[in-house]
Amino acid sequence: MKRDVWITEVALRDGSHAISHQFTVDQVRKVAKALDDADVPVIEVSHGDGLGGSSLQYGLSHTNEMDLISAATEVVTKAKIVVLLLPGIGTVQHLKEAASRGAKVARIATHVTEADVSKQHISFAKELGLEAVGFLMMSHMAPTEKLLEQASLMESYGADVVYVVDSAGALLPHQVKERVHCLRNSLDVPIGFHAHNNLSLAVANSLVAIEQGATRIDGSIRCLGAGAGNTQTEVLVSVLDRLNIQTGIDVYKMMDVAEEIVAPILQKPQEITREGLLLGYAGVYSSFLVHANKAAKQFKVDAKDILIELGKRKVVGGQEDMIVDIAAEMAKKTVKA
Ligand SMILES: CC[C@H](O)CC(=O)C(=O)O
Ligand SMILES: [Mn+2]
Repeated sequence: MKRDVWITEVALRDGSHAISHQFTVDQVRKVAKALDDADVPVIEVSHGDGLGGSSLQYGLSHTNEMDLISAATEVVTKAKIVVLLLPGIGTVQHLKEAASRGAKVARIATHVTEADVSKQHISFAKELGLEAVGFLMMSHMAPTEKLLEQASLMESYGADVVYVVDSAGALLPHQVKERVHCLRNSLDVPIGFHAHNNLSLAVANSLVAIEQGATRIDGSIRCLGAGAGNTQTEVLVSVLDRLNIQTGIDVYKMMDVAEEIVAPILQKPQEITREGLLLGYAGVYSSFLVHANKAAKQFKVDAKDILIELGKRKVVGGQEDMIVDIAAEMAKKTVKA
């Protein structure tokens, strides 16, 4: 099958944030099977924060992610199952078990300036015979030269693909253009792009990335991803089809999967709420949205103010405890006033 662009469907991983990590085996089976039937080539399954993410800090999973990975690998006949791992959260043991459950690709994610911590995990993934993907999160926080330096490190560790990851959905089209163009012209490996739709730019930014030579693009069906969701897969696939760019995915089947199988899983429709928009505007990690809403309720403060403060302090993934600290500080100030 000819594919100009390889789509990775991330709803069963990034979407885990949106539903507080409550995926069940039955849901994963149904979604993975339907995506496979629609010829989606790569499907990501893990806790939202990657392997080993199930914890009080990041949110406890309803079902052990390894069982979710098995559920997906058992029902697909063509698609590859991919897992995400953040060094420091997930370990090489998690990677080993995911591979034994049938995962074929490991995406090793680090903050955009910390690629050096991915070396061990990229090498180990390769030893296990997995495809290794370097995933540079919060790419808006580093200038293009820094991003290139970090992407080159991942390539030197053996990454087969390197992704520009717009975790906060904060990148503007010209910034995506500059970043992907630079990486495409400097690295030998394929370049990927992962967007969040907080500024309603995910499809447009993904098109810009493709124009600049990215050939691996992430999407989440029905926008089931953190924050306002990712590039909505069925929309992107339809637009690419109109542009005669082959994804190999069946457009009509994807529309049906979104409507009939994924929409009922959503706890509420994925839309750009005020807080979702703030993530993109203030450059805050999309997965912080649910935590900020929860802390706002607990401390009776405004989630909007928590997100603005997180943006000012440039808080990055792994610092979820800061969300509660900030909410508590705000509540204290309110009491004093
Ligand atoms: C917490 C991991 C994060 O959700 C990975 C990701 O998808 C991103 O940075 O956008
Ligand atoms: Mn994401």
